[in-house]
Amino acid sequence: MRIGIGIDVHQFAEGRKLIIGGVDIPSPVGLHGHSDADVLLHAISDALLGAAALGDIGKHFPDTSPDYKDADSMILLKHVCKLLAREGYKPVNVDAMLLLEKPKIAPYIDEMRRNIARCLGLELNAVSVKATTNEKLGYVGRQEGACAHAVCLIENT
Ligand SMILES: Nc1ccn([C@@H]2O[C@H](COP(=O)(O)O)[C@@H](O)[C@H]2O)c(=O)n1
Ligand SMILES: C[C@@]1(CO)OP(=O)(O)OP(=O)(O)OC[C@H]1O
Repeated sequence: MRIGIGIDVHQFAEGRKLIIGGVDIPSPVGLHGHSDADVLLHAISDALLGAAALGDIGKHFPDTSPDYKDADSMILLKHVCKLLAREGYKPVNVDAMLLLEKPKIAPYIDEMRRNIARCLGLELNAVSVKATTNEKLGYVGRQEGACAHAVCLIENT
């Protein structure tokens, strides 16, 4: 068994969709990024890569490459799983935390968990997604951006 941690931050921007955990959430603003800026999936991708000591998502999906412009982060996460499989690893469980002032994402959490579980080949009860506001403090509290932290366990296939 090996453990990995991932953290990601994206800035809010007008004219962008708010996609978190593969769910398109109704919102007047979205997250800015080279890809679809799915902050949650990026943190999970980094945690999985970290557990296998395979570097980070910027190494595998450079934000200078047109290949990843507006990329669907679910596809990037799937690719991360393939990289792990090549090294003889598979995910065991995921726990993730979103720091997001608005909107409330509680109604979308189960859909996010289902998306992630399907992508990683896990049972639903092996995928946890939680959220907190930042109590109006800092960049999250000022609604300038969103942050996600993830921890993943992997094991040999
Ligand atoms: N963007 C968010 C933030 C929080 N939640 C849910 O609300 C609960 C209370 O949040 P506090 O920051 O006041 O502790 C939290 O435990 C989440 O269940 C949410 O859905 N979306
Ligand atoms: C996913 C990638 C690649 O499109 O771009 P972004 O969407 O900007 O995301 P980030 O978490 O800043 O870094 C990883 C990138 O290389």
